[in-house]
Amino acid sequence: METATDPVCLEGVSVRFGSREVLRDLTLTLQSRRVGIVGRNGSGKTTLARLIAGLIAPDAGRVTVAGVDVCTDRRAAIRTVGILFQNPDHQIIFPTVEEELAFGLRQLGRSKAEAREGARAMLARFGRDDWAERAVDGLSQGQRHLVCLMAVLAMEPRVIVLDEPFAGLDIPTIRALRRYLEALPVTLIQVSHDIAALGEYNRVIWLEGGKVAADGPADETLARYLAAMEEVDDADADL
Ligand SMILES: Nc1ncnc2c1ncn2[C@@H]1O[C@H](COP(=O)(O)OP(=O)(O)OP(=O)(O)O)[C@@H](O)[C@H]1O
Repeated sequence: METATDPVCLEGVSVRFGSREVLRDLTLTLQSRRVGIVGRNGSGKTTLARLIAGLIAPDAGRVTVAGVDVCTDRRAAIRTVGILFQNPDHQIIFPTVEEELAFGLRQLGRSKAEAREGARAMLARFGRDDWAERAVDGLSQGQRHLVCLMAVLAMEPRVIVLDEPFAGLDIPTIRALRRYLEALPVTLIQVSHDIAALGEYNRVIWLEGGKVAADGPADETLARYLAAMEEVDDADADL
């Protein structure tokens, strides 16, 4: 039996970019430990991920995570929800690994010494004590992903949003990162084009044109999504 987790609630949420409505009047409560989001290119998945993390504001409606309005209460939001982007270089700001990990902890109000200690403890947890002084630039793509994951985990969020976190990584690296993530006692919301990766999830949502096209157990939603994609003409690709 699945245990309930901190709810992510969207109430009548719309997002527009210019005149284009990218998410349209979405009302959703996500309360499963593992939620997948699928959909075609441009269907609004990344916009939804960024919205849940409080990185963009809705034009209408409200987004709360564990009761925190993630858009208006940024201080509470950063301790409640973390996000991992597809490209770690869009996330990493600091030249060394320790500085990157300590930054989030400083944002949470920890002293310099506490943040440094927290960063070192996280590195130790992943067996990467020797990375503290290393230049982020000198790490591989997979290693930079791990730095981002450690930076997010150091802040102990209750919900983690993953936006295509494994694209471009080799199979053992994906397996290792996935193993770390699966073991975490947090809610994971994962945007992915990798259908196989979402097969074990508790719930999968299919977004189409900024609205929910299907929502339910992974096998049901994914079967409907795959069947629909078989019908789509190549000329209809969103390029
Ligand atoms: N900052 C922005 N300014 C203008 N338009 C945007 C912006 N961000 C996204 N869009 C548009 O919103 C739509 C949805 O984009 P989004 O990135 O959420 O889709 P997606 O489902 O994640 O796509 P993909 O699978 O290709 O990553 C697209 O048409 C995109 O061009």
